[in-house]
Amino acid sequence: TGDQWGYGKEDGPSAWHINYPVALGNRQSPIDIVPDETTLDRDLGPIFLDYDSCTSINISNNGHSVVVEFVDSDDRSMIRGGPLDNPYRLKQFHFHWGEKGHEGSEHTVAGLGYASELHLVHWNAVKYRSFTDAASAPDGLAVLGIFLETGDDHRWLHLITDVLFMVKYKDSVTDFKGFNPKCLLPNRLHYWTYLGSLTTPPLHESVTWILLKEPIVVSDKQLGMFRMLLFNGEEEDERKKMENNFRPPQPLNGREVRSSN
Ligand SMILES: NS(=O)(=O)c1nnc(N(Cc2cn(-c3ccccc3)nn2)Cc2cn([C@@H]3O[C@H](CO)[C@@H](O)[C@H](O)[C@H]3O)nn2)s1
Ligand SMILES: [Zn+2]
Repeated sequence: TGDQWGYGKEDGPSAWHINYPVALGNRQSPIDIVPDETTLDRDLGPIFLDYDSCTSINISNNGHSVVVEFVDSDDRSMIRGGPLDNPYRLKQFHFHWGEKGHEGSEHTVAGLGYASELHLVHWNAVKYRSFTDAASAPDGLAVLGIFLETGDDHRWLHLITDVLFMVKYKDSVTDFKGFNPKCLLPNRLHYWTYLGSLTTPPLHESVTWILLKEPIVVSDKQLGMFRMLLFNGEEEDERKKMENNFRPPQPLNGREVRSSN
């Protein structure tokens, strides 16, 4: 019962297909983006992010990542435009990262990884009644992916890293209100987009991926705060640092990756 998967040797990405056979499907994520092999699509319009700050609820450690949840019972925090036929509602965002000095993003660009990757998860509330219904539909989810590279301190990321000590252990949660994820966006919203999947079990092939080309910059120190989190719960003896919580790139299987201008 519950989540039996992880990122270790025994329960990691290479074993997920045992309990989640769709892991071997034909539209799995992440992928390696090869810019020269993407299709420039002039019909791809800009994306619009209408994020209203008073919809964040809490921040939690789900044993796989740190997650900020949003009110998704109304249309206050939405993504629209770009490849999307409907507006999609923001449900949560979370991060994937590596260990000190190594890569940690899920998508790679021309074979190169970034230090971390932020995912803002949205669902199609026009066509589906709930996230769970949307999560198993081919056009149910839209995930906005933002790469993080190391450099100077990010001026707003401290709002998240300052509270990570409150969610050190799996299944810990604390209030996190009034956070507007707009402060985590880069300057330009040029993007790549393709049809893929969730990158963690249940790996549903229900995601329209929108990956921003421009990374945001965070410091090594800020990223190091994420590695203070633990995969394990407070009651467990073994302490497992939360790091390398990323799935490696999956076969493209002939999928088209489109590029906005
Ligand atoms: N690397 S990424 O590609 O972006 C993501 N990878 N996984 C993500 N989530 C986890 C997830 C679970 N399910 C799912 C769908 C249908 C049946 C069972 C599980 N789909 N994705 C996103 C996510 C899901 N949730 C859970 O949604 C439930 C239904 O609303 C709710 O009861 C839980 O409390 C909440 O944890 N939260 N986030 S995203
Ligand atoms: Zn993710």
